[in-house]
Amino acid sequence: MVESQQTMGEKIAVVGGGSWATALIKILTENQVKVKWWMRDAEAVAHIRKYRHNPHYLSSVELHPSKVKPYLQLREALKGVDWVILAVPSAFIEDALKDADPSWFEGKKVISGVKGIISSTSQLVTDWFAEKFAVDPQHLGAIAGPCHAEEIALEKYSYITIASASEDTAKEFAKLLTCRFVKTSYLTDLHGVEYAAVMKNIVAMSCGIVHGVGAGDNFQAVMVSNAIIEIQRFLDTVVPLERKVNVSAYLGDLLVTSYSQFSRNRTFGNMIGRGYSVQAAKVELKMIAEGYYATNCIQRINEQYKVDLPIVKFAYDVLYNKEKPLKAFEELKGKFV
Ligand SMILES: NC(=O)C1=CN([C@@H]2O[C@H](COP(=O)(O)OP(=O)(O)OC[C@H]3O[C@@H](n4cnc5c(N)ncnc54)[C@H](OP(=O)(O)O)[C@@H]3O)[C@@H](O)[C@H]2O)C=CC1
Ligand SMILES: O=C(CO)COP(=O)(O)O
Repeated sequence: MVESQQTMGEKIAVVGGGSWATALIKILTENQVKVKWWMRDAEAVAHIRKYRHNPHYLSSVELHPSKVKPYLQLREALKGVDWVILAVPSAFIEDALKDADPSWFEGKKVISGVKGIISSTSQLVTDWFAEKFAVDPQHLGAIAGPCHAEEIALEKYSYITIASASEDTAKEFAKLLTCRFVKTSYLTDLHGVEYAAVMKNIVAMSCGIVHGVGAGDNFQAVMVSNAIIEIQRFLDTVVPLERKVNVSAYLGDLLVTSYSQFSRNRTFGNMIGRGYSVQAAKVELKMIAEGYYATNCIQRINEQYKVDLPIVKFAYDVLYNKEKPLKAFEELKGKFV
C-alpha cells in the first residue's frame, strides 16, 4: 500500500468532463493538488466557474476555484503541469485529442483513467498514446481497481491500483490519489490491467443481458466465476506474465462492475436483455458503457489469438450479430462449469 504525502505544488491536468473526471478531481483536491480541468462543454465551464459544481455529472461534488480551474482550450490546460490524466471514454478520445500536438505532452507523465480500447486501431489506450504523442512508455500508467465515481462522490472507502511499466511512476502517482477515503497500491502489469478492465466491462454488460432475460443470482455467480478464468486465459495469451488475477485490480473490478447498482455496463446490458435496441439503450443510459465498443475490439483482436472466450462471443452475438438475447443465453448456458 502507498502512503499519502503532502502534495503541495503538484500540478495536474484532467482531460474529460464526465463522472470519472469529477470523482478523480475530488480525490486529487483532497490532497491539495492544483488541477487544470479541460472539458469541451462551454456551458459546463461557465457553470463550474460560477457555481463550483459540474452541472451534468456528480453535481454534488464541490469544486473549489483555488484548487480547480476549468478550461475550454486543451493547450492552455496542459501548460505547466507535471501529470495528465485521460478521462474521456475510449470511443471519443481520438476526437478529444485530434488537434493536440506531441510537444504539448513533452516532459509530462500521462495516466489513463480510461477503461476501454481505441476502436479504430484496437489498441490499448497507453499504447495508442505512446505512438501518437511520442511519450516515453516509462511515463505512462493507468488507474485500475473497483471504484465507481458515484461512491467517491459519497466518500465511500475505496481502493485504487495504479499500474505502470515503471514502478517509480506508479508509486509517485499512487501517492497523489491516496486520501482519507482512498487507499492505493501499484502494479507493473500495465497492459494486463488495461486488458482486464476492458474485459470486465464486457462481462458486466453480459451479466446485465442475462439478468434482463430472466437469469438469477445463481447463474450470475457461475458466470462471473467463469469470467475471471476467461480473463486470465486471454491475459496469459496476449500479455504472458506471472500475475495473480484474484486481486482487486482484476477480480475486484470485475465484481464491482458486474454487481453494482452504479455500473453503466450492467445497466446497459440489462436494457439490451429486456429488448431495447443498442441505440435506445445508449440514449436512455446518457453515459457511456465501454463494454459495447470493447466487445467488437476484443472479438477482432482475438481473431489472431483464438482464445476460447465464451462470454465475449455471447456479447458479440447479441450486440453485433443481432442474435436474440434469450437464444444466445441458451447457448451460453452449456459453456460454463
Ligand atoms: N464512471 C466511473 O465510475 C468510472 C469510469 N471509468 C472510465 O472513465 C472513462 C470516462 O467515463 P465517465 O467519466 O464515466 O463517462 P461519462 O459518460 O460520465 O462522461 C463522458 C465525458 O466524455 C465527454 N466527451 C464525450 N465525447 C467527447 C469528445 N468528442 N471530446 C471530448 N469530450 C467528450 C463528455 O462530454 P459532454 O458532457 O460534453 O458530452 C463527458 O464529459 C471511461 O473509459 C470509463 O470506463 C473508470 C473508472 C470508474
Ligand atoms: O470501472 C468502473 C468501476 O470500477 C465503472 O464501471 P461502469 O462504467 O460499468 O460504471
